[in-house]
Amino acid sequence: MTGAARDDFGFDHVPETDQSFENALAKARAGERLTVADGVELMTTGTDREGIDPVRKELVLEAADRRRAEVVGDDVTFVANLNNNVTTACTTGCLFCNFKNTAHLFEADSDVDHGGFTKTPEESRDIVADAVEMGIYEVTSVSGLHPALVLDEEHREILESYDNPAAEVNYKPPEAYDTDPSTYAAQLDAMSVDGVHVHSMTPEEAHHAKRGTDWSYEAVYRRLADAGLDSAPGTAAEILVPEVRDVICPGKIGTDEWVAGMEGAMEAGLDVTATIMYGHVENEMHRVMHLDVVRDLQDRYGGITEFVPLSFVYQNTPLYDRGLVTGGASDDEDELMVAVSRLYLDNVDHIQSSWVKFGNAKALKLLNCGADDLMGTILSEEITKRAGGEFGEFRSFDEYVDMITAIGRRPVERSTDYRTRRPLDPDEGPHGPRLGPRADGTPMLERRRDPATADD
Ligand SMILES: C[S@@+](CC[C@H](N)C(=O)[O-])C[C@H]1O[C@@H](n2cnc3c(N)ncnc32)[C@H](O)[C@@H]1O
Ligand SMILES: Nc1c(NC[C@H](O)[C@H](O)[C@H](O)CO)[nH]c(=O)[nH]c1=O
Ligand SMILES: N[C@@H](Cc1ccc(O)cc1)C(=O)O
Ligand code: SF4
Repeated sequence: MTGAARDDFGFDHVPETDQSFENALAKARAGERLTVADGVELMTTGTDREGIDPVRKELVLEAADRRRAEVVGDDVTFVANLNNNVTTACTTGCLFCNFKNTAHLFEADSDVDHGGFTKTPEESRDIVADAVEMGIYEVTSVSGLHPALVLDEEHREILESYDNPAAEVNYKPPEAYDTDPSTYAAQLDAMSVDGVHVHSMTPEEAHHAKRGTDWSYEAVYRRLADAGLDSAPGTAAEILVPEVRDVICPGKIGTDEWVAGMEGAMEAGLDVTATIMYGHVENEMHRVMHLDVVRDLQDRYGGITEFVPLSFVYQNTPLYDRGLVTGGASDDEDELMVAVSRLYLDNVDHIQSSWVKFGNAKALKLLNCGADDLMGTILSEEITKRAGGEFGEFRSFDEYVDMITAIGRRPVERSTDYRTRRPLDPDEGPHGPRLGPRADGTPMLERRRDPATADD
């Protein structure tokens, strides 16, 4: 069970079905497409029993592990990447999030120490350039919805033409703030150092980048791609069921808008990822309804490269402070979430196990429950850390090779889109990235940029 007193929320959707666990398991084993009822039976290990049945759970995990082996084999992939988030200033106020700081604290006339940050494009460029020198080839960038952040100067002009931009379109000019984040286009351009793959602009951020205009998501993502964007993270998904969003993120875009944003990104030719953030107030029916939205989207567009189950980190969040939850997902729930994702999403090849969210031991265990990807080196982490997560901000290639070989699988360095893959030989260390523009196999931390030769 999660820490939430779930029935306190009076949800319309509850984990009840007219399917049996045995039938659902038989369908999963046979590779048949699952219904929502099947998924709920597997996720709950049977709605006919209270709690998780340990024997049934093992049967679900085994079916998912077998499916993983059939679909992608025994390789475990990971990427050499950097997280560079531009700003923590946000006006949305999601109750599960402690990444953001209230945007008005960043105003030039505020003297409250908010503990957050806003980077200029020049600062972003320097941070990415240092990491490229260390061998990375992907930068992941997700940010708060800063009122001065706009798509580009044309977007700024439109927002400034409103009578009361702050109230009507959540816009305030950069002069109002202590640091000017400039535009999304300028940030993406700055982060595109040496052709590094820029993974950024969630549907929530794309919505912010089109506020006050009648531009389509496709048009916005095309402009972002022209500025340097290569693929988009499908975070902001949380739980794609309105009654759950009403509780945990009433200020956020709705389910339909998230889907429209993802469609726009794929129409613009970009790959996307999809996520679920679970283990808070939602129940197993909501989780499977979410999987159904993702599977349907993938049937229609086919551009989702991976699905990422993000286990809710509860410690420092408003949901926990206010007593709406008393904890996060249990180990059983994490395992079943990954396994049912693998079995339900028969059209998504890769399921990611996040060491940031789970720590090493559980992240490895989840590679035997249906997951096949172990995320990236990231070098810096703000979202989970600020929420109270304690699993660090970096994994080296040597740690990756040791961990993956320890569970009898083959470590493979991959590109963001999984199209380029390089297996690593455990006997030939030390290990470092080779796919990056400046990568030559040297371990990442040994290659910090020497400022004296930075412009070579
Ligand atoms: C922090 S937001 C940044 C990007 C943008 N503001 C947005 O909402 O899409 C990115 C994602 O981090 C995840 N996240 C935030 N707080 C979390 C928490 N406490 N535990 C787990 N995931 C969290 C959510 O899935 C959220 O959509
Ligand atoms: N799962 C988490 C990720 N995943 C993203 C990957 O690291 C990477 O960007 C990938 O190549 C996309 O395909 N990133 C985080 O910062 N935190 C996570 O929990
Ligand atoms: N950075 C997000 C997670 C994330 C980013 C990009 C992805 O493609 C997937 C997940 C977090 O830590 O929660
Ligand atoms: S999840 Fe994103 S939109 Fe919501 S408060 Fe956090 S940073 Fe802002």
